[in-house]
Amino acid sequence: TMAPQGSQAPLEFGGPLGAAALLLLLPATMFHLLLVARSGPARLLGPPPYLPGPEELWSPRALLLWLTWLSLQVALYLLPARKVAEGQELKDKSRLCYPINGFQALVLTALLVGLGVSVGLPLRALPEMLLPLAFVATLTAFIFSLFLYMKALVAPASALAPGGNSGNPIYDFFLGRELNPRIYSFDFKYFCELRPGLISWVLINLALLAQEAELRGSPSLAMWLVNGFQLLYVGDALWHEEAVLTTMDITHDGFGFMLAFGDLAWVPFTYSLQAQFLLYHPQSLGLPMASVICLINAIGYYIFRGANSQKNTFRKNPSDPRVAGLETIPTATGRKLLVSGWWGMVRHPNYLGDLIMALAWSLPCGVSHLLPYFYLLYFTALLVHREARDEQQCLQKYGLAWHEYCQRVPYRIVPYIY
Ligand SMILES: NC(=O)C1=CN([C@@H]2O[C@H](COP(=O)(O)OP(=O)(O)OC[C@H]3O[C@@H](n4cnc5c(N)ncnc54)[C@H](OP(=O)(O)O)[C@@H]3O)[C@@H](O)[C@H]2O)C=CC1
Ligand SMILES: CC(C)CCC[C@@H](C)[C@H]1CC=C2C3=C(CC[C@@]21C)[C@@]1(C)CC[C@H](O)C[C@@H]1CC3
Repeated sequence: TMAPQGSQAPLEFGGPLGAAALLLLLPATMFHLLLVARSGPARLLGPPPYLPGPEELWSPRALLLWLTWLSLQVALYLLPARKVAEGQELKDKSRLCYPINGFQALVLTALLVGLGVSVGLPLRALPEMLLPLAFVATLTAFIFSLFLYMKALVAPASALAPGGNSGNPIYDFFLGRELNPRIYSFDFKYFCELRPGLISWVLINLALLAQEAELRGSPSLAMWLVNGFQLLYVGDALWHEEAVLTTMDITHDGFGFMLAFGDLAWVPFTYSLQAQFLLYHPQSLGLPMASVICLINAIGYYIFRGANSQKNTFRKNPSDPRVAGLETIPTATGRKLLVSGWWGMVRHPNYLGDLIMALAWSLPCGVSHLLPYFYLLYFTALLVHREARDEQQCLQKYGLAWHEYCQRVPYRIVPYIY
């Protein structure tokens, strides 16, 4: 059967009006941040320093660079993988296969960029191209989402996501209609979720570091920390690429503008905000403060990785000796919920670790400006909203057992606070 319209799933993100607002607000925020980061006052709140004209946004060179980048990442995705993993079971009881070669793509990209730089590729020119690159990435996300929307019109009903099929075109365009859009075995959502965005994020960071070295003789300690912390985060995500197969983005959400724009434009151009800020607003950071910030990042990473690995190990094999001793609650589905270890501390310990790391990424930028703390603020809002969505889905999946879990572990993200 063909795709039905008007599914009864409750509307999220404020319905069609919220989706329409976000459709404009997200790109506007991204351009605001890009413009403000390079301006003298660097005021997060307040008007942008100026409005860029078309000649500043449109550049055929940026288009060419962006398309080359996407093609390179597609080519790396298609290379033989060290492993092919199966995704979660779908509505029709089948499972899709996914190549696990994201970390390999990161390493090969690094080698290619290193090779390019050694033969004169001007990495330092990238910071000057951020505005036209962000423009072309946004344009790509819009066009790509239109394609995805149309593709869903001819997809079978079983291929559609639970949300994103309300019948309202703006809402459905934003949320995404098809769960796992593919052409042959090429999975668009899985490809976009990690590679082009995360890898270009660290590449932009590196270019900002190189530009700082050119301008000031050597990169600042603050720039090194931001680069190091975020590279660790991206490397970790790609190393544990398989874990993305159980996230709600892959198992529940359709692929529409929200994820396409989020993955392709929002991640590289706003997650690199701290490094952008540091290039234009150098900060002096002493070794003692730098050590404290490293410690904060290490604590955050320890919680984040510990919690994610504990859950992944438990879901793969509950009798694995590393998790077999943990206390659990049985659920009607046959799956159990952990109630001790990291998942007995709060219901989303991984979010807590992630937020602590977000703080460590902003602190090297000092406390004179709010701008570098944008990521922390946005990310808190994103995770609070995401946690609420996940709770809703877990309540549906596990019913009474989930209530019991909430009683035994009353806090969501921060112990004794939230
Ligand atoms: N930097 C960024 O922009 C973003 C980062 N992230 C990070 O990505 C990672 C993945 O996050 P996310 O996709 O939200 O999902 P989570 O990894 O938090 O997974 C949630 C799922 O875990 C399972 N679960 C929940 N509680 C328990 C328990 N007590 N015992 C066993 N299983 C449990 C449930 O699924 P089930 O029972 O079906 O297994 C639930 O749906 C996180 O570390 C997050 O911080 C996420 C979004 C954006
Ligand atoms: C632009 C919107 C406000 C929302 C966009 C959301 C996306 C940017 C994020 C949705 C889920 C994400 C995940 C990650 C990055 C950000 C997006 C794509 C990770 C890959 C980050 C690294 C972690 O280790 C895993 C994350 C999975 C979810």
